[in-house]
Amino acid sequence: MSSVPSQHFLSLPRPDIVVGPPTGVPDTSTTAAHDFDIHGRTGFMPPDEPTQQLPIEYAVWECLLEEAIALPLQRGTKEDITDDEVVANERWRAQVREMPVLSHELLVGSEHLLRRGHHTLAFLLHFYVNSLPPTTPIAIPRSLALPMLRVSEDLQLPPVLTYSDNVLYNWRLTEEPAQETANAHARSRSDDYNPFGLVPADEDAFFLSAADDNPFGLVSSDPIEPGSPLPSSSSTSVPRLPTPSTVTSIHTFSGTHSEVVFYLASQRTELLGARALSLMQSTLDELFLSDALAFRRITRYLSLLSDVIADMSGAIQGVRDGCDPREFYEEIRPWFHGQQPGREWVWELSDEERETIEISKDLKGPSAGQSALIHALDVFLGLDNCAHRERKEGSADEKNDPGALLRDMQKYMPRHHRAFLRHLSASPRPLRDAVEARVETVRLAHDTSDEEKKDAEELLDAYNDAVSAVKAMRDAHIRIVATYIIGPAARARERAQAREEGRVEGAASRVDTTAQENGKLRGTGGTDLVRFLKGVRDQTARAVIAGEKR
Ligand code: HEM
Repeated sequence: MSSVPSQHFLSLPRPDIVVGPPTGVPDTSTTAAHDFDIHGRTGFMPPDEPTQQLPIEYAVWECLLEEAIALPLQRGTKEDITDDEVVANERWRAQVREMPVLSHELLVGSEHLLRRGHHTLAFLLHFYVNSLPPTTPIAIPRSLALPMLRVSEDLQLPPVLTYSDNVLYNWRLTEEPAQETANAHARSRSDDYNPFGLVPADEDAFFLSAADDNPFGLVSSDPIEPGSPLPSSSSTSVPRLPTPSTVTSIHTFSGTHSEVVFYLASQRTELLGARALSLMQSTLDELFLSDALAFRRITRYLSLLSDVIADMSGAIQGVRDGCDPREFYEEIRPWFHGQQPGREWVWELSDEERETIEISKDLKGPSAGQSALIHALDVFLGLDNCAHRERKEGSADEKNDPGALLRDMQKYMPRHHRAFLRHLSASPRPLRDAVEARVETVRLAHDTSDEEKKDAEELLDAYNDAVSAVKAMRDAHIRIVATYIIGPAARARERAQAREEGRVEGAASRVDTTAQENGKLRGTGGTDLVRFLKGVRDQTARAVIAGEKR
């Protein structure tokens, strides 16, 4: 699809997209209240295929992107780059410099077109800066700089490649799975989708309202009734929703299957996460009641949530199924680098433009740390007070504080998702406090029945199990980082050293030092990655509520 219909909520004019809503107030500028651009079945991924082509007026952007992929353009840090490749890189960059400076005004008013504009320009930008020889100063030509800055301003996103560009809005549907598989999938999804399929049907206390298919009261563009099965391939009247088995990437930098699998791991995690959002909503609804029955339901939701988190962990580990670690480290990851310390990006603008456009100095590359889904889990479970917490009040070591680094990543999320996290953080009844309070109340009351004691124990266990599931997910993620970054980085260092000592023949060493600072490995999100990831994981582990409370 090239654009959304004019009456679609994303096409409606927005009153003030630059200023945005006040803190803690949902962005109601695109639709009715509670629009966080989250879908009941696809979570933070949109339910419709992202726009795959800009209007014809922007063909030059699309063509140059296709050309960079087809060449393929080579990274400037490639160890054995040939003279021909250097020339081809420069020729492509010359074409970018010679592009007309296009106004982005035809995209304004359409969220989908603006997203596609950001995606296309961000890919061009990263191809441009990361194909430059490593010692060349980085000057971004006005033909690329101006539209990128304008589109970013409208979307309230930084002018750099974000997780939304290469994961959330970088997919299309694959061919329909075989009929039988499609139907089987639809059946299992709709069963999965109703958390109440797992509790006695006649227990009306466990009734799941239609709202459970619509987390946080979102207005959705999905014409499918809540709870109905997904459409089969014979259905032409309703659009197909993306599922973990029917999405693939639109664009990659390297043209490798590994890169598709890398994005797919995140896309699948996001799609599975839609169920987590639904369970969160049901839990928050019950917290309003906070009676004995409500807590029994919450226990049930939390244990289902643990299963969903385990599924998400499986999806993250799915990266091992087809993404080659060497290819990832050497051929894919270098394209993600944003602005590196000591190598500032200079945006070529007129004096007037320079005065009116504010450009952040802090332009980090994309990271799944920008996934609103994992942040939402942290906030919901109250791990943000543990996992996102600053080390010390006024800590001077802010740079290494996992909490501050995670919060910093929220600047790179789509603004509706940021608003959602603010909304969730502002919940008047935080789950963790409620669980602690309930367990304490039951423990201290003189007339507590055995059943109430058992319920309280189960509630505490269910909460702690969900926290442990997040911790296990982070453990698995750290093992992935060891396979895909720490191991290949050590091997690259050994190779470089061997070359310097003349032990190995080969081209002059061009080891990618951009990913390191003071000998520490940096994530594309700019963190001292080992310290950061272990810090977040350990703080998650500390969130388990101690047993003696019982
Ligand atoms: C080859 C696969 C992956 C690698 C090498 C990798 C690497 C990293 C690195 C280095 C960081 C530190 C932040 C930074 O970029 O500076 C990070 C953070 C993070 N990544 Fe990944 N990642 C991978 C896959 C995934 C997937 C599939 C997900 C799920 C959506 C994910 C979720 C996260 C989250 C949530 C964080 C923030 C830290 C946390 O909350 O624990 N990663 N990742």
